[in-house]
Amino acid sequence: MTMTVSEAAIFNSSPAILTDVQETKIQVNDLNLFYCEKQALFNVNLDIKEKEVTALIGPSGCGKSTFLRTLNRMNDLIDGVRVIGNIHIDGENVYESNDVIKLRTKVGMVFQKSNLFPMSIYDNVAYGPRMQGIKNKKTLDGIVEESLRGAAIWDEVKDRLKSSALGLSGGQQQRICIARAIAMKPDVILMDEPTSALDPISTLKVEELITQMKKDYTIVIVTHNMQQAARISDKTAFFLNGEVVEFDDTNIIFSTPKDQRTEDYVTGRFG
Ligand SMILES: Nc1ncnc2c1ncn2[C@@H]1O[C@H](COP(=O)(O)OP(=O)(O)OP(=O)(O)O)[C@@H](O)[C@H]1O
Repeated sequence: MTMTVSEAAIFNSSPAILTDVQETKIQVNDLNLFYCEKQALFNVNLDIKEKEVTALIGPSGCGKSTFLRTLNRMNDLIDGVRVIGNIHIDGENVYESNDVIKLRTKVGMVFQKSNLFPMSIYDNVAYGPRMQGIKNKKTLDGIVEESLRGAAIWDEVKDRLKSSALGLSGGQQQRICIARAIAMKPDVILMDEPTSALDPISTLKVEELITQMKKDYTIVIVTHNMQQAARISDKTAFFLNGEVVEFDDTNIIFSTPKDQRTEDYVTGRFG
């Protein structure tokens, strides 16, 4: 098909067309999760596309973090959790695998608050690769630099790699956490409210970073910030009481949602 320049511009400016060509990275089918007797997720079905940003929104306690944690089996660490249903990543059933370490290498995670270790910037980023058995200094130097560049913080810290990571600002620490996730060479990065503790300028930097990162990674992010979801995500899932009420292109969720409850939430009528 030959397109004129203006047709190409229209094509390129339409995320709805572009996103439909992305491959499915994570397929979630009829997922239910119980904390002992209490059911927290109800029949969740989602198709998360490769190299897109998928935002999970919804009021407090609706199950966003619980759902996020099912994707790399972080809920396994909580007593009494029972998961029914299927999650396939690259076609592999996450809950049938015996190798949870491999899963968590492939599916990295960044938390709400920086959880850096009280050690140098370098050692924080090199920690995971060292745990994987990489000892060669040159190799580690390369991974640390590449990861810090990938997290858009290399220029800010390259002259102080041996200083404590805890001496950095909150926004910088959060980008070091992202570098630490990148150092494990994941395919997918899960982010649980990564900017909720940050000031507006640091938030913007992390948002810009997420937008850049989606060329290399599939990103799933929980956020309470509607503008953030609208700014950075391709797809949005609206959760309510443990169910996905609506899942669609972000521009549809925020402009012409199909469900009244979604509209009420995104326009600030509740939550
Ligand atoms: N470890 C746990 N044990 C028991 N119940 C839990 C546990 N973690 C979460 N829950 C419950 O599961 C439900 C979903 O919680 P979850 O933290 O996933 O919601 P959320 O949408 O991420 O909330 P928030 O936006 O406030 O972080 C809530 O009712 C919560 O109380």
